[in-house]
Amino acid sequence: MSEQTATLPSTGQWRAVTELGERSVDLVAAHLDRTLLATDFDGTLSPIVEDPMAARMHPAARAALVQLAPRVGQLAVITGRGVDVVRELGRFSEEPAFGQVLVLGQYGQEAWDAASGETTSPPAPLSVRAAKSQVTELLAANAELDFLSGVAVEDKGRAIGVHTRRALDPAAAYDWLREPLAGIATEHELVLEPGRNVIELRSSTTTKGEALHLLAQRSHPAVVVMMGDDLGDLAAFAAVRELTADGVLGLCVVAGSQEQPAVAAQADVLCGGPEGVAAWLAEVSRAVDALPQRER
Ligand SMILES: O=P(O)(O)OC[C@H]1O[C@H](O[C@H]2O[C@H](CO)[C@@H](O)[C@H](O)[C@H]2O)[C@H](O)[C@@H](O)[C@@H]1O
Repeated sequence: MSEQTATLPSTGQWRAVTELGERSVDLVAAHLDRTLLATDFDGTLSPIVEDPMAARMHPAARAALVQLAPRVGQLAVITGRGVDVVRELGRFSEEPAFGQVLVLGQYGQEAWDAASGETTSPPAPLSVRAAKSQVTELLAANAELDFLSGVAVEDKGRAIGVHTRRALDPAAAYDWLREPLAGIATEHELVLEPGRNVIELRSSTTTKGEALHLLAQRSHPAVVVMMGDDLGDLAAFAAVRELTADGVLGLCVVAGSQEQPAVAAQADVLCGGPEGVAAWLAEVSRAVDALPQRER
C-alpha cells in the first residue's frame, strides 16, 4: 500500500490518489452522458450495519444519485446481494429518477432492468440447500464454542452468507469458520467468497469484473467509474484497468474502511466510508450543475 492510501480520509471526506483521481470530478461531469457509473451496495452506498436486512442507502448518496441518474449514460449497481433484496433495501423502484438503473445481483448472476421491469434469475442449484444444512449442523455441533455465538446464516437462494459481525468474538469466529466452510464449499462445488465479516458460499463463478465488462459492452462508455469497498469488488476494479487499456477513462472510487484496508490500494479516489463516496458524488453533481447549459 502506498503512503497515499495508507491513511484513510476522515468519514465523509475524499481524496484523489492518482492524477486521474485529481481530475475525476471534472472528467465525469464533462462526459456524464457517456459515463458508466457502477457501484457496489453494502459498504459503498450503504453504511455497514449489524443486521444485513437493516442496510439502507446513505441519504446523501441517494440525493446525489437522484440528481445524476437521469443524466448519466448508465447507472448500475453490481452487488453480492440478490436483485430483489437490493431493490427493496435501496428503494430503487420508488424513485422515478432511477427509472433506467440496472441492478446486477449475486455477482452478476441475476439482473433487474428498471426500464423494462424485467428480472433475470436462473434457477438456484440444489447444492446450495445441502451446503446450508451442513453449515447449520456445523454451527449446532459447535454450539459450546462461545466465540461462535451470534454467527448468522443469510440464505440468498443461490448462495449463503455466514455472518460473523454479531458473533461474540467476530475475528475468532471468522478465523475458525474459514476451514470448515472451505471444505463444505469444495464438497458442493461452491465458490468461497470472503468479505467484511462474512464468508459466502456461492454457486456461480461469475465475478463483478465480468459483470462490469458486460455493462461496458452494452453501453460503450467513454468513462467507467466503479465504486466499491470489499474484496468482491477487486475483480471489478481490475476490469476498470482492463477497460482503461482499451482506451476508456477508468476510475476506481474506493469506500475505504479499517476492516478491508487492502482495497484502498486500488483507488484513484479514496473516500472515508460511504459518507465520503456520497461527498464525491455530490461534488460531481455540483460540477454538472456548474457547466454551461449546452455542455450538460
Ligand atoms: O456486494 P455488496 O453490495 O457489497 O454486498 C456484499 C455483501 O453485503 C452484505 O453484507 C455486508 O453488509 C452487511 C450490512 O451492512 C453487514 O452486516 C455485513 O457484515 C457485510 O458483510 C450482505 O449481507 C451480503 O449478502 C452481501 O453479499
